[in-house]
Amino acid sequence: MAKITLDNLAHSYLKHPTKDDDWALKELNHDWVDGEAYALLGSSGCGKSTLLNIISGLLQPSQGRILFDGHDVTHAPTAERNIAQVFQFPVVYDTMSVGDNLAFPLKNRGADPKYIAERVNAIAAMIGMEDQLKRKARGLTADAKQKISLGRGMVREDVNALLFDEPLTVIDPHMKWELRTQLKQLHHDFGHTMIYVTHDQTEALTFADKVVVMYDGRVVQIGTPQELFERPAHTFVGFFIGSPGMNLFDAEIAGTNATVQGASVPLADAYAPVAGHAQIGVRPEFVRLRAGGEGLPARVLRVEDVGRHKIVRLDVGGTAANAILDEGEPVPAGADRIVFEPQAINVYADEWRVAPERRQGRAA
Ligand SMILES: Nc1ncnc2c1ncn2[C@@H]1O[C@H](COP(=O)(O)OP(=O)(O)OP(=O)(O)O)[C@@H](O)[C@H]1O
Repeated sequence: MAKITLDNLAHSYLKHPTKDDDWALKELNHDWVDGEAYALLGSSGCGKSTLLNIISGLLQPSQGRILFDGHDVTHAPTAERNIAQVFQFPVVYDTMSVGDNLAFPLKNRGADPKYIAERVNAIAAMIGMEDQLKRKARGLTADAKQKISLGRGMVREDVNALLFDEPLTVIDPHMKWELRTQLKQLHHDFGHTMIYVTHDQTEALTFADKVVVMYDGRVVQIGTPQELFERPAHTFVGFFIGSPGMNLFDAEIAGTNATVQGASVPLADAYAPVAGHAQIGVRPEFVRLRAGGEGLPARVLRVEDVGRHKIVRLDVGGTAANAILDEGEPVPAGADRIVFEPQAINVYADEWRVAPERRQGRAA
């Protein structure tokens, strides 16, 4: 396994990029720590595949370097990078048996037959195809073929990194959960450096130690699932992660107080004057409904029962917002105000989170 360093990396598909928008991948410096499992998360077109293809060597970056354990591989072809890749759609050899497909990367490197047999059996068990090792791949469903692709990607233990590009797209929903769990277990057992591209937050949050969130060609936050939930560094992270995402309200910030639509919202910490477009962000889980009294005037539009909790859709002075209530928690009769848990409020200036100037009553 290897540490992967991105050094001033950037990419444009244009020959002569002039403006910010011309860059599919904006300048990025980052170390992918040896042995960690990362998810690369973002909506379609944000640059995930561009970054993954640069790491794998399918694409030469317009700017910057890529290092594996400090060794510059920017211009090294894919074959020399010693990585395993699994793509969105299956890549299998139809005329070979399932077992030979799985064994292929090991045979190619002249591994010992006994080791190959052991490894193929272990991987086949993982993807639930132990009883199909002898059958030809031709005629198998796309789902089964993709499981073979995943298995073949994971069969070698000595790769620098394992790269997955939306590998579960064609997999049946209930098998998706199982394979994701298996991948996580595999990471736990072997400690591969893994990078897993997805636009699905559930996939990212259940698979990864660290999630790298991309937006418009830029990495906007790298953090644990908990950090992304509690302290979204950019409003996009707040919106994209969570279901529904974080509520945002235009605000004026002064010390430990935010003023939203003329109402006072207490903050847990003190903030320096905010330059630019100031907003507060609060996740629906930390919005409470009240009838009268303190709080921000709000109108309940509808209540959606989604199993273990309820989503209350709100209109807050023309801004759409949401609250999440536990299954058994009633919407108070005559609810016309919302209040927030001060600790759960984040402050943003021009979309980026602002760190408090001073923590109130706790260690900084
Ligand atoms: N070969 C190419 N030539 C020109 N532009 C490209 C090329 N490949 C991607 N792009 C553009 O670069 C940007 C980033 O695309 P990229 O495929 O990396 O995004 P993505 O996040 O992987 O999206 P998706 O999930 O849809 O694959 C997009 O604006 C896309 O249109």
